[in-house]
Amino acid sequence: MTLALGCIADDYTGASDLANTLTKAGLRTVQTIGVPADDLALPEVDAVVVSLKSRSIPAEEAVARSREAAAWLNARGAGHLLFKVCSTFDSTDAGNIGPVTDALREDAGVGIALVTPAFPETARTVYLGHLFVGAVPLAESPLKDHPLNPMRDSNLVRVLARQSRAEVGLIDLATVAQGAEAVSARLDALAKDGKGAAIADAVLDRDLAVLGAAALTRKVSTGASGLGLGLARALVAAGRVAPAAAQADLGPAIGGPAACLAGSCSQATLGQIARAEAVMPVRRLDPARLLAGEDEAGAALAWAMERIGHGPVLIASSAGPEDVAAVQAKYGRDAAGHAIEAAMARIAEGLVNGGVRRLVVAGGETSGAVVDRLGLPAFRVGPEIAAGVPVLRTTDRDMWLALKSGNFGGPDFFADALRLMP
Ligand SMILES: Nc1ncnc2c1ncn2[C@@H]1O[C@H](COP(=O)(O)OP(=O)(O)O)[C@@H](O)[C@H]1O
Ligand SMILES: O=C(O)[C@H](O)C(=O)COP(=O)(O)O
Repeated sequence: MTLALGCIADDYTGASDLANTLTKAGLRTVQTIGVPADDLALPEVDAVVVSLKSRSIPAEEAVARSREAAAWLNARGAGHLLFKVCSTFDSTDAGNIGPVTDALREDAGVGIALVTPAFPETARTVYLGHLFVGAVPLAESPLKDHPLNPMRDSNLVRVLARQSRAEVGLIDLATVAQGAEAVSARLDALAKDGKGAAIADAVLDRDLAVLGAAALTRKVSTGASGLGLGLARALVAAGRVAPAAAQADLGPAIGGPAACLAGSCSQATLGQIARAEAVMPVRRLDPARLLAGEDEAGAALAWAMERIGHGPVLIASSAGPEDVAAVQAKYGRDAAGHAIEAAMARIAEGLVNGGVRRLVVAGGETSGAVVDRLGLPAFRVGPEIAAGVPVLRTTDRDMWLALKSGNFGGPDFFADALRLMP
């Protein structure tokens, strides 16, 4: 296997988001969970997206795991490495985007890395280094209340600089508009000036193709699925990938019971849960009871097993910012987050042991806990449910999954997903 593109994603929903984007762009793509075992049988593909649960762990751990992934990808001839981060740049000042980018860049002998979370298809745009979510700056968007990575500075040059050993520069939209050579020349100039990373503006889809072509002039880049799209288009345009004709057939229907789990507290997910209440039974976990040691997970699983024979159910821990803040104040942000993720993972295991073969999970960290508990090694990428969210089929057993990024999906996402998981 000689890969055109090797990707290291810092969470599992982001990995499937990127795998979806690359597949749509014509790259034969597989998503793995963690660094694959050497004997893991993988189809012949153009790109592999290695999913790590590294977004909210200590930076030195994130660097070590990302380096392991890079070594596995390089051993399979990866022509370029993309470190996939969130389109809303989810990270804290102690966070990992800077340290991982520095490490991958230095290991590859690259002087500077292009960095952009822009993904216009999902209304993530970057202008003069400032990230916008829809019409509002990042720090005024719901992401300012994220339970683990509250984003309170929209200026990504500042945000990345606070995390990085290297200085950080800017590739502004005026330079991007001049094309890939101008962007590459700007990267050279910034590197000469001692910068190790450069936030690149992008507002329209066409900006992504320019950035992808420029990023390919170096071994390593960092970005969200928008940069993945640009890289894919550049690889096809350069003749380094022959675009796959159509969506690969993911095989026969699986059927059987279905369930949805929501750990994301994003505004989008809260709305989707509310809409789901009209079409399926919904049980809301009580985090206080859970964190006080009550068997909330066992009770929720028993509730679900009584109902899944009649149709899909949804179990959610999700809550609004004030309720999340109250739980975190009492039990601690990380302790609360990890305990709730563990409960969701236990529920998922119980549901699958009880026959569920179609599972929708909302939330990146939540998806990571669930998929790790189920011990799933890899996924093939199926049809897109909503921008950034594909149907996934497991490679080691017959299951459909959808791992929904917290902020993605339309109002009826849960019902939409199940319709595409026959
Ligand atoms: N009611 C709640 N109170 C506090 N934390 C919560 C609650 N529900 C979920 N969480 C935690 O919030 C985090 C949500 O992160 P994640 O699953 O990545 O969602 P998103 O994709 O929206 O970022 C997880 O750590 C989860 O355990
Ligand atoms: O928004 C993105 O780029 C990705 O889909 C992603 O990383 C989402 O992370 P989340 O934790 O699931 O919101």
